[in-house]
Amino acid sequence: MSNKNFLELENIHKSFPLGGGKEYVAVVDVNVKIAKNEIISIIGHSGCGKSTLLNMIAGLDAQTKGNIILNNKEIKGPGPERAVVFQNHSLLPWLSVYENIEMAVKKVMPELSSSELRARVEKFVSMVNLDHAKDKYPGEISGGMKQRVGIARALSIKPDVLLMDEPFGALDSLTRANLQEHLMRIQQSVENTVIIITHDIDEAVLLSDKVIMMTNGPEATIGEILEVKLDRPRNRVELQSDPEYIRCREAILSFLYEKFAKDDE
Ligand SMILES: Nc1ncnc2c1ncn2[C@@H]1O[C@H](COP(=O)(O)OP(=O)(O)OP(=O)(O)O)[C@@H](O)[C@H]1O
Repeated sequence: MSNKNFLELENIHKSFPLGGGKEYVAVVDVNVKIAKNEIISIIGHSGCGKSTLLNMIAGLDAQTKGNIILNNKEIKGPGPERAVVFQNHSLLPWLSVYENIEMAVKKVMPELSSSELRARVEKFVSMVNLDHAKDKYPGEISGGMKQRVGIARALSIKPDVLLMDEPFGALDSLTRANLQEHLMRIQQSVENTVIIITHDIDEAVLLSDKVIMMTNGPEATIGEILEVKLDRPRNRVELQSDPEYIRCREAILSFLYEKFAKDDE
């Protein structure tokens, strides 16, 4: 396997049964090859099948037709090599920040000694700058902090692929910017493949190596794949006047609001 074909989606179709013998054909003919360590965004209007695709890669739902191959193995269900972060963090409220991460590490790496376990949990607590809050409970921290715990927990199990379904969608714009910075910094040190669903054009360009743009459903598919040729680390302020940044933004705007405009949003 070359690193370029680390994750392959081949002829993916997904339909949902609607009762009465009818079905809703959500996505068709999705073909894409994703390289190791790439950051990919999926963008498209509401209902175009973004979460459906992500859930199939996560192994939480099965495609109707086609294959999803990760590192030469077909995906047939969930596995620890893929971690998911959802919009609404799914932390256990009765466990502290530290314990939420510890539980995930214990489950996936039962062979660790207690000192190795502690070192690993502390490393990921620090990675998202939450040392000061490690003994707090989810009810005692802000939404942005909860989402940072969710990211730390996902990364602590050393997934090959981090799947994020609108991870910053519920946050205010300053907190969102702060988390985007965290994600970019962490990804440079952790080096895994990241697939992130977003509705935010600036977020897609800032974070991604490639942006997958979906056509509208039913029978949605990949319309275009945009390559973002911006060096890293990226600085959001400097990017505003960068011709490549402006080109990418315009390409996505034109795709979403001219080629595949949708009036019911
Ligand atoms: N279990 C289901 N049964 C029937 N239809 C479904 C089911 N799950 C999803 N769909 C339909 O499939 C389409 C794609 O849904 P999906 O949630 O993947 O879209 P999305 O692009 O993630 O949307 P949004 O941006 O609003 O979150 C939608 O029309 C949705 O109604």
